[in-house]
Amino acid sequence: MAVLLNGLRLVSSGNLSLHGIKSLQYKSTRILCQLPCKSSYQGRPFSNKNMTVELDNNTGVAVIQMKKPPVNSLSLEFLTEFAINMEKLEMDRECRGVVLTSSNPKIFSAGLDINEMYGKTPEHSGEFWRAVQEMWLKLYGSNMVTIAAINGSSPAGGCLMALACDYRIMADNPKYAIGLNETKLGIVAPFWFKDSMINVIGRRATEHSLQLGLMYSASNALKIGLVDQLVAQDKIMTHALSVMSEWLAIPDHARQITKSMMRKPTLDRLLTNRESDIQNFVNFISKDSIQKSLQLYLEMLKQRKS
Ligand SMILES: CC/C=C\C/C=C\C/C=C\C=C\CC(=O)SCCNC(=O)CCNC(=O)[C@H](O)C(C)(C)COP(=O)(O)OP(=O)(O)OC[C@H]1O[C@@H](n2cnc3c(N)ncnc32)[C@H](O)[C@@H]1OP(=O)(O)O
Repeated sequence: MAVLLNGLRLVSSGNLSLHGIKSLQYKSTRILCQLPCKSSYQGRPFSNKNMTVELDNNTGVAVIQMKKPPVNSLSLEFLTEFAINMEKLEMDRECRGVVLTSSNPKIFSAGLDINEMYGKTPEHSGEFWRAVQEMWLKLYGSNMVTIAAINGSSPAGGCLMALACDYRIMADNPKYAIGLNETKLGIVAPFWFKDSMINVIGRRATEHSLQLGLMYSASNALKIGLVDQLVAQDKIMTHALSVMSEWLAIPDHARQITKSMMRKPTLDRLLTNRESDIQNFVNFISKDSIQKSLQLYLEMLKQRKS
């Protein structure tokens, strides 16, 4: 966690918290000293297998562009890479904001990689689910301003990533859809997916949305507040950067403490139930009936193509 206080930037390793400033300062200084020097990648794009990360030193804004073909599905490898990149940016003194987007012009992210949930051992499932949790904790708990530039469809886990950001801008294209569609696959969105959605669109709309596994067109997503703005596809990055500059005009410490105040109860709920959530996932996903649903869904996806 990093907080700007009286012009001094304090860094700690945790997510957003409401710790007293003194303990934050103590922790921060220690952890900062243990960190590797960040200037090694400042100002240069660093490319990983599944995403590129480019930090602009002048603005303090990093762009994470997901680029895992064909549809940015969130595999264990992808999620691990994402969490490492978020951690690096979080610890970087120069970085104050992140724009999350996709290199695929039609798909933001297809959500969790279904192959990671089908036919796998309980050990693998547990490891995968921990990585899903980590991605969300890093994004939802980030001290940086986070903006999702949703330049394509974004079902399930893709929608969760967008929900975890501070602001959502979607490309104005009637073909793109976004939502938590888990029930359509015969699975259940966990409580922290549900909480993330409630915090954005409210309880009633979330209940309706989750029970029916609704996917919303861009214009309907705007109507229910699932996204904040629609922008022409070719303007989405320029617009995201302009919105970012408005957010960065607010003093970091005031914005960060406010963000923490709003998000801490939701974060804590997962942090205190992390192991049982993993166990629930493993038990649920290992059931024959759930495996059957996933198998049928994977077959349906393949058939749709032919
Ligand atoms: C009591 C509760 C306790 C515990 C909680 C328990 C369980 C919770 C569990 C899980 C929560 C999961 C959240 C998720 O994210 S599940 C994933 C949901 N995602 C989807 O439904 C998206 C499905 N995909 C699509 O709709 C489309 O593919 C598309 C809109 C993203 C893209 O459409 P296109 O027409 O452009 O591309 P396609 O031809 O359809 O696909 C190309 C290629 O990609 C494969 N694919 C697509 N999506 C996924 C995916 N999510 N995972 C893996 N693979 C995917 C698709 O099969 C094609 O493959 P081939 O080229 O045919 O090999």
